[in-house]
Amino acid sequence: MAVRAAVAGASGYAGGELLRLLLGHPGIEIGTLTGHANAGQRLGAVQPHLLPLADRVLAPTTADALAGHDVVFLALPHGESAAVAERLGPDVLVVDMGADFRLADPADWRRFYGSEHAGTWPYGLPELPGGRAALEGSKRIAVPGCYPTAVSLALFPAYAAGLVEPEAVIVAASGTSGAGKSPKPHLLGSEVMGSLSPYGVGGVHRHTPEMSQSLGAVAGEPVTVSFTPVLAPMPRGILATCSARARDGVSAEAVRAAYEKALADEPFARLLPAGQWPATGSVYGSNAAQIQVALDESAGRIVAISAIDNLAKGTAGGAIQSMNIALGLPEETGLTTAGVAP
Ligand SMILES: NC(=O)C1=CN([C@@H]2O[C@H](COP(=O)(O)OP(=O)(O)OC[C@H]3O[C@@H](n4cnc5c(N)ncnc54)[C@H](OP(=O)(O)O)[C@@H]3O)[C@@H](O)[C@H]2O)C=CC1
Ligand SMILES: CC(=O)N[C@@H](CCC(=O)OP(=O)(O)O)C(=O)O
Repeated sequence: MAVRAAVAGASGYAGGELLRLLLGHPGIEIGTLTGHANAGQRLGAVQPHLLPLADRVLAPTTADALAGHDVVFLALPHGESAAVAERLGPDVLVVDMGADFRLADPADWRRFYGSEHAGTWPYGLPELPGGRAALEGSKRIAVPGCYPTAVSLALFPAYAAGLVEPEAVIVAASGTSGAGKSPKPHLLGSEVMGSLSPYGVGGVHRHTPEMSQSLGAVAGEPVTVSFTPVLAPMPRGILATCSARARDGVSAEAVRAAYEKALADEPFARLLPAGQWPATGSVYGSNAAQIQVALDESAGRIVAISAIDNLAKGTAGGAIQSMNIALGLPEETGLTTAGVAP
């Protein structure tokens, strides 16, 4: 019997990508769709690329509208998920694509989000050590942020093998859809086109504690992260360049072997053949994370680079992958590593 899924925030970028992927998922029947300012509109008016659902009408985002489903996806702004989630019963699988339940430390939440912490749910990054076990049978999933997905996948093999010191320097470029659909002056076409610009510089981006949390759990000790995001003139994609100081005596062969071991059986996190480097154009629309690593011997640092589609593996695809595990479905159901190119 099909699993009935509702999507809150169906008028947004993350909700729209989720629906595109759910339409290709053989085990899912798409139920209620909700919006906020767009409630009452036809989905086709705000997501014209989702033709199979064009005549669905967006309901207001309330727990009552979302009741009666097996799975509820929340693709809402930060801080909006908790009030809805607490009114959905314990038997409903709730998958939050926002940040509300990702962080374990309430102090981190207050510092970076400036409000009261709602709680902590199992983290939806199955590739991390113990990641799948945490999701199996779970009724609550916190889908990671898009940058933390790219960064954690690039660096966890190095920390799992004890190859690097507990500090990482990360510069990651993102496409503009990462910022959502609502209008923002710095996202005007005339500001973004033909220009790369950093933002959230100096340790203030809210994804920094999430990266430290994931890498620290793998390393078994706190990991300091210096993270600089960069806005790139493209609609989708993240390219994360991550480096960490290599421990004494670490060789290029040991680095390669650690990454091959950690990623050997991963359906979506793929280590590229030596010499080939990830590119956002190669993962457009796909659930793949492409990863490559090198040892910079003169600087004494490991450099790991990953590319993901922020809307696919970075949120909607990652959400479906974790949902599949929680429901006991084959993990790859409805997902693909085939991208759209050129
Ligand atoms: N974009 C990305 O790459 C990623 C996004 N995410 C997360 O997914 C969530 C949605 O992001 P995204 O789709 O990009 O954002 P959008 O701005 O594109 O969409 C936001 C959605 O939330 C609805 N909404 C807006 N305000 C409220 C409110 N006060 N109460 C209830 N619903 C509201 C909007 O409805 P309406 O338009 O009808 O007003 C819309 O459906 C966020 O938490 C984001 O952090 C996570 C990883 C990656
Ligand atoms: C380009 C851009 O602005 N990106 C967003 C990341 C959005 C995202 O994935 O993260 P959350 O789910 O935590 O919102 C940002 O830097 O805030």
